[in-house]
Amino acid sequence: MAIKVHGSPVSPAAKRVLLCLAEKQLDYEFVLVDLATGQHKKEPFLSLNPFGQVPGFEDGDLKLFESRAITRYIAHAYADKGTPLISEDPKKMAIIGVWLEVESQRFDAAGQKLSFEILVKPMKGLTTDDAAVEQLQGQLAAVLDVYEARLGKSKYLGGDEFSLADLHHVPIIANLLKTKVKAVFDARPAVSAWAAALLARPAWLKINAA
Ligand SMILES: N[C@@H](CCC(=O)N[C@@H](CS)C(=O)NCC(=O)O)C(=O)O
Repeated sequence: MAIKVHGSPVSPAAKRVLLCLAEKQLDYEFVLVDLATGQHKKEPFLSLNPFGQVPGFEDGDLKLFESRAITRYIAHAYADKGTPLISEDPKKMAIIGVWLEVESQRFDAAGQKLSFEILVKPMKGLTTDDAAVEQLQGQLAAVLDVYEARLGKSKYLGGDEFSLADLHHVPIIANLLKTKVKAVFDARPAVSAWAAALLARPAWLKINAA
């Protein structure tokens, strides 16, 4: 099989790549990287990602890391397969590009840290920093206020079609909706409906059933 994803089933970044492959209806091999034993900090994984973080990705002789760079590659290389996640129209693609940046620079900046504080730390036996959670919830709420206005005008962030910009949010939204941060989403009707639609996508249900 040409495509290999090296990751952990608990990693939101790895799930971002798996979701993209599922949307594209592509077959792949999942290579488990055991984070508990630090496999990601040793060879051979470090040859795939010298920063020692999952996911790593291979498509034939192409080796990549950084989940968002991987999904962009998949969306371009397999543009004719499954769900179209990008647009050939330069203006439409520019708008999708804006929301791709917003996700990584603003949404993830708060969302990923919140997910770590509230979900990951307790699993590792570490203490959640309540002051940090409070501050991050405020930061996320300000981002979601902008999303609420945007989603009042278009069905998805990048336009009226689901795109890579929406897809990149899914794993962190899934984590946050299992926590008290769900209230921040519930307070915003358009955001809440958008998040529910993302989590109901057959591709997301498929990778979570696997
Ligand atoms: N920006 C990276 C983030 C990757 C990342 O944070 N991976 C986490 C799991 S979601 C990881 O490997 N954590 C273990 C560590 O950093 O030691 C991406 O999107 O691929």
